[in-house]
Amino acid sequence: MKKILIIGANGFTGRRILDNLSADDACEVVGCSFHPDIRPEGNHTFVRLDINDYPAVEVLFDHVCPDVVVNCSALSVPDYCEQHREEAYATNVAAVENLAHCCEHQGSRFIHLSTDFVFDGKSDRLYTEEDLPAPLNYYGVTKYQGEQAVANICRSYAIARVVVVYGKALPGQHGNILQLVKNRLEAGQEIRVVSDQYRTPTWVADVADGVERLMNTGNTGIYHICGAEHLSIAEIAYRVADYFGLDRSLIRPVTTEEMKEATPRPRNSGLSIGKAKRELGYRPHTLEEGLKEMRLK
Ligand SMILES: NC(=O)C1=CN([C@@H]2O[C@H](COP(=O)(O)OP(=O)(O)OC[C@H]3O[C@@H](n4cnc5c(N)ncnc54)[C@H](OP(=O)(O)O)[C@@H]3O)[C@@H](O)[C@H]2O)C=CC1
Ligand SMILES: Cc1cn([C@H]2C[C@H](O)[C@@H](COP(=O)(O)OP(=O)(O)O[C@H]3O[C@@H](C)C(=O)[C@@H](O)[C@H]3O)O2)c(=O)[nH]c1=O
Repeated sequence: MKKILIIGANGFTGRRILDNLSADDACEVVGCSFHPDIRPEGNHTFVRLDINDYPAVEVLFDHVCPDVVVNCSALSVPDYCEQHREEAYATNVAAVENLAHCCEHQGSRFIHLSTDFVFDGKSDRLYTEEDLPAPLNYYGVTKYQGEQAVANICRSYAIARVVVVYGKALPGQHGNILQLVKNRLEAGQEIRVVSDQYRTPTWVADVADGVERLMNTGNTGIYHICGAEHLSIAEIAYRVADYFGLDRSLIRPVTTEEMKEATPRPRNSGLSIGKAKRELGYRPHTLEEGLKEMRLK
């Protein structure tokens, strides 16, 4: 029986990973998160924990003795990180460093989630794992520093960089831009979307699949786990409108300059999945396949 500890198990990706793995009889799954379990009826155990409380983290590791640790916890809102730098550093860097030490101490494999926001987005092609990060905002800085801590401390690790994760959120979880577009158009409201920020959006189920593949390989290093389609946010919004038969005239494409976002974001942070395809057999779904689950009420 493989013992798996999922940190950030109430989060959008963490819960999907937890649900998928706990359906597998070969896995014993423990989830932990800052707030109480958002869906306690699953086939898992749950521990409430602040990853900044190092003694409590140590007790948890000693109790669970995990074979694999999947870290999906983070302060993941770039605007918040920009304004709360100490807090962002504590959770996205220092606590990750501590988790990496705990994994080394226990002999656990560490799968850590990261982001396309480690890149500056100035490239005219998809980024590979060999490209050098140069984050534009403080969230990206902390995520890059977290990656470096994991790589420096752990012998058995994988860093999964994901991009604009979408799918159906549970009550209590944050949504995503695709869901926001759908909700706004269904309500007959306009939405402004950037036409010059390009991404490779990722269905949340593909993140879970990619993470499972990373758990089951001995490979160490960074892997880009995202969708294969490279689209602007405006193109994504039109695809959502067309898929759900909604009024595309409510979509207002604007430039990043016109959007006046509080936090700088990369223009083109699409990631290449060549390495994950070659080494893991990872094959993501298309955007339309991923959108299917958002039909469900
Ligand atoms: N969503 C996206 O589009 C993208 C996400 N990523 C990365 O993927 C990972 C997962 O993202 P996502 O699922 O969206 O994240 P969420 O924000 O949905 O979830 C993060 C979870 O972390 C938990 N958490 C935060 N602080 C603490 C703490 N101090 N102690 C314990 N738990 C804590 C929260 O717990 P609780 O809910 O219990 O408070 C929350 O459930 C992150 O590393 C993020 O940076 C990268 C690119 C895109
Ligand atoms: C809310 C909103 C966003 N956007 C754009 C901005 C951005 O390019 C994209 C997604 O915006 P969001 O604010 O949802 O998320 P944003 O903070 O840009 O997205 C990031 O989340 C963190 C966790 C990451 O690590 C990144 O990979 C990325 O997915 O959509 C619009 O065009 N219109 C809108 O109304």
